[in-house]
Amino acid sequence: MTLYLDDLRVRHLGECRYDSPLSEMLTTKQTSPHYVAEGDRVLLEDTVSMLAGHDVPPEQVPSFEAAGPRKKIYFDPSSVTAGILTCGGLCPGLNNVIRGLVQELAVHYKVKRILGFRNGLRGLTSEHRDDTVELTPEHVRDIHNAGGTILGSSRGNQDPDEMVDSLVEHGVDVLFVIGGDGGMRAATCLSNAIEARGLDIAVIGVPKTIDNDLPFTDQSFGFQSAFASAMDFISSVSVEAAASPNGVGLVKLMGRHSGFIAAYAALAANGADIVLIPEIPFALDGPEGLLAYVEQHVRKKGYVVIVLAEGAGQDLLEDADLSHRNGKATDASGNVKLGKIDDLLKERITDHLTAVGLAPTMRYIDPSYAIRSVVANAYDSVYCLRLAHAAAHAAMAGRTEVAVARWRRRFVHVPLSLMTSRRNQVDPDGDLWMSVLETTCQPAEFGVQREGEKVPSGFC
Ligand SMILES: Nc1ncnc2c1ncn2[C@@H]1O[C@H](COP(=O)(O)OP(=O)(O)OP(=O)(O)O)[C@@H](O)[C@H]1O
Ligand SMILES: O=P(O)(O)OC[C@H]1O[C@](O)(CO)[C@@H](O)[C@@H]1O
Ligand SMILES: [Mg+2]
Repeated sequence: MTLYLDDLRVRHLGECRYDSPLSEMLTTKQTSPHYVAEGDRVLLEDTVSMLAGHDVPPEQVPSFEAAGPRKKIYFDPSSVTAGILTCGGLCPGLNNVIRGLVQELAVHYKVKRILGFRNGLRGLTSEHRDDTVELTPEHVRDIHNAGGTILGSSRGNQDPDEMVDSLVEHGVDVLFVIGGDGGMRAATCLSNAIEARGLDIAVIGVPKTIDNDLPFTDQSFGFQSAFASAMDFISSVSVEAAASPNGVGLVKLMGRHSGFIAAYAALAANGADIVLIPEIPFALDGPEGLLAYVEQHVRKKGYVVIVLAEGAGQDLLEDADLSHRNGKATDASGNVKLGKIDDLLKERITDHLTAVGLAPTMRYIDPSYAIRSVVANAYDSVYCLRLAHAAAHAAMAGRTEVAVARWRRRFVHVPLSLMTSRRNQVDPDGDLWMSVLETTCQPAEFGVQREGEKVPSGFC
């Protein structure tokens, strides 16, 4: 995907005419390794060869608008009503972002009112629109000490016009949507409906997902806390497998289309022998297949530890015509419900090892919800707070249809259209996967890789 500077420009509601309450703090600021001045921009790409590939002057090279406070802002803070909602699956740090937004908007911008909409987009439907929470610094003081979200979350599409009616009814000027890829699509949809009605409401996305599958962000918040939690389950299963005759330790982790949690948790635990992710198809049978490799491992080492991302090997379920395990159904938001690859693996590994005289002891853990309901760790807590600050500044400066993200360690504004333009996936040719192969010593492929299934390398 070739991107040009114009693809990275963000929408403004209008001219910034009000002095920011933070303007004094900004008078002497200029770009440094630790700060990007408001007129400066952050490069999309970061290697000499990539930059050399653009035959344009430096100011035309693709770059993001820097996030952060502006000297002049669009909204008069004393008349602003802000709205906040969280949608999609849980993710560590949701409460931290809510808390950061409320503190920044209330304490520094001194906005008129902050409303929390309950249970995701459902909170904007006519049926639920009056069930709001008044958010004050006092109300959110301790919420970062708990996992989940004090606002609740949900899946399921809602009518955009009905949702805009709710914003109008509550006099919302700036709306913060904390969500994953679906949430960013919903925010885009809301922005479009707002624009079509000529309304002056800013919509800012704060990207979240434990899957880390959103593009144009170094890592999404909560991801680190989630994989740290997953690491403990890999360690447990390794201890169990090692202590059992022909032990097979199997941990299934979340990750619908992207295997980041599996890859990072396996690296962190540093005890996995095999990591299986959606991005890299594998064969079960044959001399190069997974089963032969598992057997070889059990024979040599006495046990094997496998980390499995839930979205891995979905094609095997289809090939085996296991339609009862691959319902092809979708959830309320339209996300495909995955087949149970863990069941297939348990069955096939047990059958294979038994047939070769190595009847296994299967030790299986599925910690799915346990890893995403944890409290944000120290790193994510800081990250969430800084994203919240960036989001508050973007909204007050009248940016809209934009997400705040950390890109190459700088905080930037990413147009929502880009956030939903592709999926961040583990690149089989990238250095993350290379580290996994170096650590596990597993082969690059189990069986022959099918043509056309290799994910294209990209920006992430
Ligand atoms: N194309 C779309 N247009 C409007 N709304 C959408 C769209 N896609 C998703 N949504 C809505 O956005 C909300 C969040 O989507 P979803 O349930 O897929 O979770 P998510 O934000 O992707 O988070 P995660 O993947 O981390 O669980 C849901 O209410 C969903 O209906
Ligand atoms: O909350 P639900 O609907 O069970 O969704 C689970 C899915 O949500 C995620 O945690 C985030 O999208 C996925 O990893 C997982 O497949
Ligand atoms: Mg999603």
